[in-house]
Amino acid sequence: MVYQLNNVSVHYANQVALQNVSCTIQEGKWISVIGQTGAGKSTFVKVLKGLLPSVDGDYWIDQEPIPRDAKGQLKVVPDIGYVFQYPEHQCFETSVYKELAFAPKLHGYSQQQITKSIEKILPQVGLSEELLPLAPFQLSGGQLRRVAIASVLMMDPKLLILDEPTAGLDPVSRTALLQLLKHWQQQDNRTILFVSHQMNDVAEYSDEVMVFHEGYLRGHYATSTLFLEQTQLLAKLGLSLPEPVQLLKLVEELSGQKIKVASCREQDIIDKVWPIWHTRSC
Ligand SMILES: Nc1ncnc2c1ncn2[C@@H]1O[C@H](COP(=O)(O)OP(=O)(O)OP(=O)(O)O)[C@@H](O)[C@H]1O
Repeated sequence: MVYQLNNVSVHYANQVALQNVSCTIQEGKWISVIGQTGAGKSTFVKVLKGLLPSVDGDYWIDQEPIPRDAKGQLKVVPDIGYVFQYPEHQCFETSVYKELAFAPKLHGYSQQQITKSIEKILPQVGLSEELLPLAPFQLSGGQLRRVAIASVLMMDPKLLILDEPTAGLDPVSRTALLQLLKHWQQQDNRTILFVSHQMNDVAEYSDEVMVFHEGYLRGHYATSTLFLEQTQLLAKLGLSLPEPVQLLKLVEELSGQKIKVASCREQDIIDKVWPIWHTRSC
């Protein structure tokens, strides 16, 4: 599926949150959405899900305008999965099982279909069946976040929106969750829109990055192009470089040579930087 916005703007009372945003989201990609606090990232992803009824501009999915009600307000797009920034805002059932079964029941899935989906999804998000009878408040923050993601995956969305899904997780849980999500995205050519302030994660997992600033979309780049070639833009917008890229720049400066890397991913940078550092040629 292809999602297209043309000249989309959003106002909250007197505040302009999104200004004339035009973009195309192609399927099968991990696309990160970055920008400083208040840049318009959450507003942008809410527009895609159809959570903000009052939106100026055009929105098409596969070249079809998305439905509006009689007052011209956008409707929620059911095929898009949306995981909220705070899982406690999303999980309201009395057990993990009920949480996972909630949306499928609403859509008329049989008990057998629900059980089959739960058996498939739990390992995909790294959760054990032993958690099914527990109440959400009995879970750790990381487990609750996985339940929130699992409940959205139960409806098998082609596009999954994650608004800062790793906030508050320790580094090991964060890496585990991101790897699970990457695996899910790469199966079946799915799409992830990942709102994040964590530049290391953005550099490591994304295919593309959209950069927001003061409500404007300032660029939509291949990840390595952004972090290796658009460093002045990032500095101007007050956004930091991922740590591996900072290391690359430091070694380039000390050695006085330009180092060609395959991508901005950590391992690709280490592979090139380590031999130069090791031979003390910088
Ligand atoms: N419900 C609302 N009512 C009024 N103003 C809002 C509302 N939601 C967001 N805004 C304003 O719109 C602008 C964009 O907010 P948005 O939440 O999209 O930014 P963001 O880039 O996601 O920020 P953060 O990284 O802090 O989550 C901000 O100035 C914010 O204060």
